[in-house]
Amino acid sequence: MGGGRGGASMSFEVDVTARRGDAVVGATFQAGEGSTVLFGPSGAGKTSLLMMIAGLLRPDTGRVRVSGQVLFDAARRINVRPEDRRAGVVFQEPRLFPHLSVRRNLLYGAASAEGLEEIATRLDIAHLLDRWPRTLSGGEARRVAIGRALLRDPDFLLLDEPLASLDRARREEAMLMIERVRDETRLPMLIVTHDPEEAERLGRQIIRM
Ligand SMILES: Nc1ncnc2c1ncn2[C@@H]1O[C@H](COP(=O)(O)OP(=O)(O)OP(=O)(O)O)[C@@H](O)[C@H]1O
Repeated sequence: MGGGRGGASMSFEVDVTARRGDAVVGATFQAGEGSTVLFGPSGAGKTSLLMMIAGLLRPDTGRVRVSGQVLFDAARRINVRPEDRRAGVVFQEPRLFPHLSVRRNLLYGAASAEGLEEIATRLDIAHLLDRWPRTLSGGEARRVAIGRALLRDPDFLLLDEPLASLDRARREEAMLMIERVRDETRLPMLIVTHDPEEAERLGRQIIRM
């Protein structure tokens, strides 16, 4: 393998395993530019894999590189701390802080307030900035979580089932929004889903687990 940088056009280069209870989960794949969908049945280890890439779960073996940069390498004892990986992570549950307004949730961990208006407009949440998380719909809360991830000025995005538990109309809306984020930011994106239609539409490349 050699040096620290991979092919310039590789976004994710992943080869990891981790023990989870009685199971061993992991995956080996390389993804090119654009968005990549991780597709697989419940329990396949998709969430665990995202956590390993984000640095929130330590793999037992293997390597993780994103855009050519080594984030984890068991053999070389490299394990970049999660806060230094510059990942924008959106979990299945939006995990907003209940005691902070939407605006302060968005700015949590942000480098600066610059970009707030633009991102809020792009995600159609500008009218929600002074609301409390408990007053948001599922789709709105998810858009806020995505906005928060973007405001951290991430190098890449990890989205865990961003459309789960939305009704049909909201799903279409959220799908369009993700496509827009994908096309406008051009950040490497890894999107977990177990919905074939969603996988087909959002992923330039589909990794089956
Ligand atoms: N904290 C844990 N302790 C023990 N086992 C775990 C833990 N978390 C996950 N597992 C197990 O690891 C495996 C992978 O779980 P994971 O959540 O990564 O799968 P998934 O593909 O994201 O599933 P889903 O689509 O249902 O969210 C499952 O067998 C699960 O039971």
